[in-house]
This record gives sequence, structure tokens and C-alpha cells, in this order.
Amino acid sequence: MKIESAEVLVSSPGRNFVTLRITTDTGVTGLGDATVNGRELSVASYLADHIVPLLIGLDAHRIEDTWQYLYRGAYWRRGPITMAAIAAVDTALWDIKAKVAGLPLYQLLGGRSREGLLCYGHASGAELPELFDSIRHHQEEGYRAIRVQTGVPGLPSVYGVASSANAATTADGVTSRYDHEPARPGAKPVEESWDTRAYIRHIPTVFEAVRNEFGPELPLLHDAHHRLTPIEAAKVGKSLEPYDLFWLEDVTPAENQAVLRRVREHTTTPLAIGEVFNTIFDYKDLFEEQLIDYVRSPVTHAGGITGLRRIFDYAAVYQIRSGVHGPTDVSPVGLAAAIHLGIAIPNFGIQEYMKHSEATHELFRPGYTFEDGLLKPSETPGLGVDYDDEVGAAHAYAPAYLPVNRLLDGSMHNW
Ligand SMILES: O=C(O)[C@@H](O)[C@@H](O)[C@H](O)[C@H](O)CO
Repeated sequence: MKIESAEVLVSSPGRNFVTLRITTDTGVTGLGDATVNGRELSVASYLADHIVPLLIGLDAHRIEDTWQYLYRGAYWRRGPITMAAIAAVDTALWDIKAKVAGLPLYQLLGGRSREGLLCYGHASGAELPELFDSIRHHQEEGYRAIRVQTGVPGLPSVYGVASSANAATTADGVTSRYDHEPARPGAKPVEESWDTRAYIRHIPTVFEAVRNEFGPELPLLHDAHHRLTPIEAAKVGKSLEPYDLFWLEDVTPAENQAVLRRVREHTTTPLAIGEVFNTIFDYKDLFEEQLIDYVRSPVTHAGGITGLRRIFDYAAVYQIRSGVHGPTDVSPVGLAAAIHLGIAIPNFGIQEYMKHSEATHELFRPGYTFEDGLLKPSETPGLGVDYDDEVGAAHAYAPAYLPVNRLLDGSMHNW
């Protein structure tokens, strides 16, 4: 079974997605997600100009060999664009293999280890009343674990806090929240501002109020979004200990992995890191020194199912678990792949699940379900996602960028 063609599909049903579709000479198709938020066209070009010509004629069954061919063969290894492109090929080939086998993909990854994936949703509010409403709304939707993001006094807008401008009102007058969507349409990123001292003072008061209102049982998560130095991160981790977080995410940018030691020395708040990592080498030291508790990479950015499975297997040696990135910029193809992997691996922890919009579902028609707080894979052969070309063609790419961040004195900071 040879690869006959591969198409790079760029579409924007409200936000941009890059999808690879591989077709074999036997007429089987497979899908892979290659979306890199705010840099979509670079990965589309990497695929169309440098990878698609290499794929034609390869044996579609040789997934590992193709992975190695693209990883070693580029000479320029790793990085988000390369690894997202490899991920798309890898995922599409797994989709094809599972369709040919007539099995849902997770069956090829070892079969079912659990009934469904515990997932967390994004509750947010600039002030406490709005935040509490959002938490209740998520509970009503079935979420059993909830990420809490909130405004910081003195800052006009803060990462993770949904703007009411994104809420949609249906024909029958019901207003639904739409989760925080940071990429904004336009030729340039918007600028936000940041004040670490105000954040550090404010955040424990928010978690105290949330625990008082919702009790001790509800698993709560929080994302510091790369903004702290190691000693600031240690302080935040320590100040949140009384509120028993499921995890504290991305406390530092973690480019210098050794700095995580400082955070770890000071706090028992569990740490999740890695949504911007791409390979096992980004995690190696963090695992071996047991500096983190959860792996955040999605299938889409970590070299596909093959790449992420390798990371999870190594993590398991150190009792570190999965906590896969699942914002709306990971397409339903990337999410479906994560669900198949998550249902099979022994060291599953939690799955992030920000629901995609209706327009995104019309484009991808995913077969996975969300019931009682659990994501369940499609039982049809393959990934269980179908790309609708007509819908895709109706939504042309529109430039959109993640914001940038400045400190109050105007210096650039991490967003
Ligand atoms: O934890 C998360 O989901 C976030 O950090 C993302 O919303 C992230 O900001 C976006 O994926 C960026 O594209």
C-alpha cells in the first residue's frame, strides 16, 4: 500500500487550522493536524514544499521508518514547525493503518486501559462573581476538573480570561460562554500588559475564595503561562499549597530546565510543563530529576503519536503522567489522536478539553464524545474524524496572532 498523494488543507472556520490528508493507492485516506497557532503558513509550506514530495511512493504501513526518515533526514532536527509537520504525517499514517485494520486507532496502541479520559475545562472571570458563574457553568456541562484563571487588579486583560465579546447568543436567546481564545485576527499581535507582583499577591486570594465556595473535592488547575522567574514560581507554588491544586502549569518558560529545581525545592504543588516542547529531549532532564508531574505536549506538536508515545513511556519510568494540551488551536484531528493515545497508555493523568466551536465541528465532524466529564474515542475504524472539503473551501486563511506581553515599564515579557 503506497502513498499516492498528500494534500495540505488550510482552513479557518473562525480560527486557522492546518491539516494533512494522505491518500494511498488503495484509496484509503488519513488525516493529521499540523496547526501551529500564529505560524500556520510556515508549517503548511514545510509540508507542501519539503515533505509531500518525499512521501509519494512510500509504503504507508512503515510509520516508524517514515518518522525516522523525516526526523533524521531533515538534518535540522526538532523545533515546532518540523515536529508539527512530522506529527501530521505520523498521525495520518496511524489513521490509515487503523482504517485498514478495521479498528479504532486505540486498539493498535494496546487497546483500552480506561473507560474515558478525565478532562478539565477552562473557567475564568475577571472578578470572582463571574469566575464562580463560569465554574458552575462548567460543572453543569459535566466537567469534573476545572482550570481557574482570573483577572489581576490593575491589568485591563489577562491571559486565560474569556472576554464576553466571545460569548455567542443563539436564536432562542441563550447566551453561551466561549472559552478564552487568545489568537486575534489581524496583521499584528495585540499587546497586553503584565504585573508579576500584583499577580503573586492576588492569586492565593482567588483560590481561597474558590475553595470556600466550591469545597475541597473539586480538582482545580491553574496556568501561570511562562511568566515567573524560578523564585517567583516557588513562592506561588508555596502560597497555593493550602488550596490543593491538581497542578500549577508553566510556571517558568523552562527553556533552562535546571531552574525547575529551585521551584521543586520549595513546593509540593504538582507541576505541569511542556505544551511548547517538541521532543523527548526537551523532557529528559525534567524526568530524570523528577522536576515535573505532568507532560503537556499534544500529539500535534511532539512528532505525532509515535513521538508522544515515546515521551509518555519514558515519563512512566518516573511515575510522571500525561496532561495533554487541548486548547482550540489543537484541531479535532489532534484531539482525536490524543484521545486514542490517552485511552491506551498506562500513565494517563488528565486531558485538557476546551470545546471547539460548531463551525470547527462542521469542518472536521469528529466522532469522539464528551459525557459525564469524560472524553471517549470514536469506535469507527481509524481516528474517527472526517474532513469536509466544501466547508474547508468556504473558510479562507485569515492572519491571526497570539498577543505579546509587556511589563508596566514597557519591557517585553513572556506572554
Ligand atoms: O494551557 C493552555 O491551554 C494554554 O497555554 C493555551 O491556551 C495556549 O495559550 C495556546 O495554545 C497558544 O496557542
